[in-house]
Amino acid sequence: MVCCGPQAVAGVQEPVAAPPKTMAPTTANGNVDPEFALAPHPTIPKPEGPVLVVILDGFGENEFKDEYNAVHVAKPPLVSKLQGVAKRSRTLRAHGTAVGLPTDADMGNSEVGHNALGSGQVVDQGARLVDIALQTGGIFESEGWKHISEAFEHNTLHMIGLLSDGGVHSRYDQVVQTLKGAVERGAKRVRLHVLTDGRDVPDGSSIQFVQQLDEELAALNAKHGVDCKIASGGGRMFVTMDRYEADWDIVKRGWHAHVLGKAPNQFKDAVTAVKTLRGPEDKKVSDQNLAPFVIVDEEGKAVGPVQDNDAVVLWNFRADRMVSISKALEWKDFKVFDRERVPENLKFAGMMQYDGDLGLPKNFLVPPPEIKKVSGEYMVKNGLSTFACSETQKFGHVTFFWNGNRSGYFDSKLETYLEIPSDKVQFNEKPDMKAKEITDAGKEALKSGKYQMVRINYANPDMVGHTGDLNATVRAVQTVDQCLGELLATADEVNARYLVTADHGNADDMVQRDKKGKPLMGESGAPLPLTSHTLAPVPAFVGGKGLPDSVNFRDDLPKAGLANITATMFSLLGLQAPSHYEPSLI
Ligand SMILES: O=C(O)[C@@H](CO)OP(=O)(O)O
Ligand SMILES: [Mn+2]
Ligand SMILES: [Mn+2]
Repeated sequence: MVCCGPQAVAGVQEPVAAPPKTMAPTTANGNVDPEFALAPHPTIPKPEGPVLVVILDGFGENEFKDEYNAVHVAKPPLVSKLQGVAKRSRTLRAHGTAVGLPTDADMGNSEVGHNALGSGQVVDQGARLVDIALQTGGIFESEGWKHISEAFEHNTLHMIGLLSDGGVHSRYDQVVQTLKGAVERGAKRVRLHVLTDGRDVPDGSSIQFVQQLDEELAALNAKHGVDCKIASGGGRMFVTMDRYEADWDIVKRGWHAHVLGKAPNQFKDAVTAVKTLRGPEDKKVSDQNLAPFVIVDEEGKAVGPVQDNDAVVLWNFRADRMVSISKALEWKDFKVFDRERVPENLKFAGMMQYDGDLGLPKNFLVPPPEIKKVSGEYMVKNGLSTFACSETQKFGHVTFFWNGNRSGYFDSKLETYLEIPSDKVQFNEKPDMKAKEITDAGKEALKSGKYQMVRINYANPDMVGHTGDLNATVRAVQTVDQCLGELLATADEVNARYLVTADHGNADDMVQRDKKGKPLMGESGAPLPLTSHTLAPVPAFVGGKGLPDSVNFRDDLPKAGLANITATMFSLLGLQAPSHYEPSLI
């Protein structure tokens, strides 16, 4: 168990130990800053015990209640019981415009979900901000663009990112528009380094995305007389896109393939690379986990290592899985692994700035969402203490995303962030993950009497759901249900009030379906697994011994979404939420 203190904020800390960081201290004389002071709730009294907030990551309430819905199959006894409590159970919208995404066809995800849960506000998220910047042309006027365009005439522009139309971390059409924008503005030589998905889109779809991109590049080369090629790649969960420093080897493989032009697998073209690395039909490697590869020329030389004076753009808009690779590309004194060769005078930019506190990367093409006055800041400025805990895979979700993509503490004296290290396995092999350890930590925090709020994220329904393994996901749901039961029992011992919800669906549908919802079968007759999140709403429950019987969900907010949770949390604390927050559900 990694404990407490700012040093525990993995993935967001310089490798060199930094002094504790306090982003927004309470006023020196101990009075509450009037701008942040919260009035007592008019009807709900202050609680005697703590408020427990639990996020069941990837636990949706899906309309398809059949053998492919792992939540339905698991029949979780506690959640089923909570669902039966009149006026204290409801669902919330967790996808599309309800969480700041471009359209209601966009599934929810952890970044936008936790941003909404922690900030009480619906703001335009990265996907939408990039759409707008491309529509207006603002992206091509940005300082970040000016920076990279210095390499257009005489050097190479490298573009690295997730290649799919999943819309969680990136979108194919945005990549193509950015690439065309570069060529139309003078880029002569472009190298693309593609990370295959199969997690936000069906497994196996990467071949089509790579084929489509190759065709796009051939057309651009013919039309403009330029030299654009795919240069390297690999599966997103094995190459480059690590998060929260869960496994730096993932980033190192990416550095080797994209920057150094070195990988154990070399191919003449990317379609052959993906087809070959997926392996034979009976033991296919999923797109998410493909080995790293580089594309080589007739002489066997890598076609696109990053050289001195080149430009690099990371095209993902979402932050968590771009922070580590950004550190490797930007930090001069980076020491986590031996980079072997560091290109000099690199013009590096992110699609967005991924960490505002670290100013990382320094250059970016589109300003990130502005998520201001989040609940964490109100908590500390009203002298309220918080314990937040998850395992590595979701640790930044309940801290960094919750706090509006801020990597430090608001006030380290009032906040404890505890990270339980995740296993380094594919999570269907260990579907219990670290739920037990998280539960123990949560129970201890509840009993300690030190915290007004205890905030927990259980990773299982999401992380196991992403493997597409139905049986393992059923087990994941059962584990979390049992752990939640233990946590709520302890909550009752200390007279707590609880709020249980989720950030988006995932485990609630494990099969691809046709437009009418009919499960799709593959050529072998087996169901085609769904590895992505879903569009399902998520459950919300309030209760606990400390909650007066008279406090129930309102019935006048049928369309409420995740952002309504934040004000609800303040209501449970006996406080009136800030007026710019979405209204409280109770
Ligand atoms: O694993 C991830 O990066 C995403 C899916 O792309 O999942 P989540 O939003 O739940 O973190
Ligand atoms: Mn999630
Ligand atoms: Mn997920």
